[in-house]
Amino acid sequence: MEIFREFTFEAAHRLPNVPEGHKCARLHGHSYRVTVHVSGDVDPHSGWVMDFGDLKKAVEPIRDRLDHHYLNEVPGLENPTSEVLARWIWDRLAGSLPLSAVGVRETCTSGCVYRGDR
Ligand SMILES: Nc1nc2c(c(=O)[nH]1)N=C([C@H](O)[C@H](O)COP(=O)(O)OP(=O)(O)OP(=O)(O)O)CN2
Ligand SMILES: [Zn+2]
Repeated sequence: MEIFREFTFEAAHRLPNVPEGHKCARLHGHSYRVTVHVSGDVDPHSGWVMDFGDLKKAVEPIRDRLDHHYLNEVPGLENPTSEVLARWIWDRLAGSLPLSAVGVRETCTSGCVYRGDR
């Protein structure tokens, strides 16, 4: 079974490695939507994989490091594409959660899903 928790944050970024003239080289911002997925067995007594509240507590420190920040200044996010951000979040949660996926949406229509390096 897989469960997930979504969190949102507002942040500014620019993409330093895009081709000359690309709009994303300019400073701009997004209302990011991130989904953190964990998987495991459903405990027969509790009826859940884990408490959504505990999942929220685990992701809050990550959100605090991103919300209303200029992502390019966050160590590890010097080139803050969705893909880099998804892996950055994964790397910070994988030690404490049975992660199965991290999804990052920059806009309503664009984003990525990272399931770890297989
Ligand atoms: N593979 C990726 N491509 C792009 C990323 C990314 O992280 N990974 N990021 C960007 C920019 O951050 C851009 O702000 C978002 O791109 P896009 O979806 O093109 O943005 P728009 O909302 O402006 O889309 P339109 O449909 O063209 O209006 C770019 N690419
Ligand atoms: Zn962008």
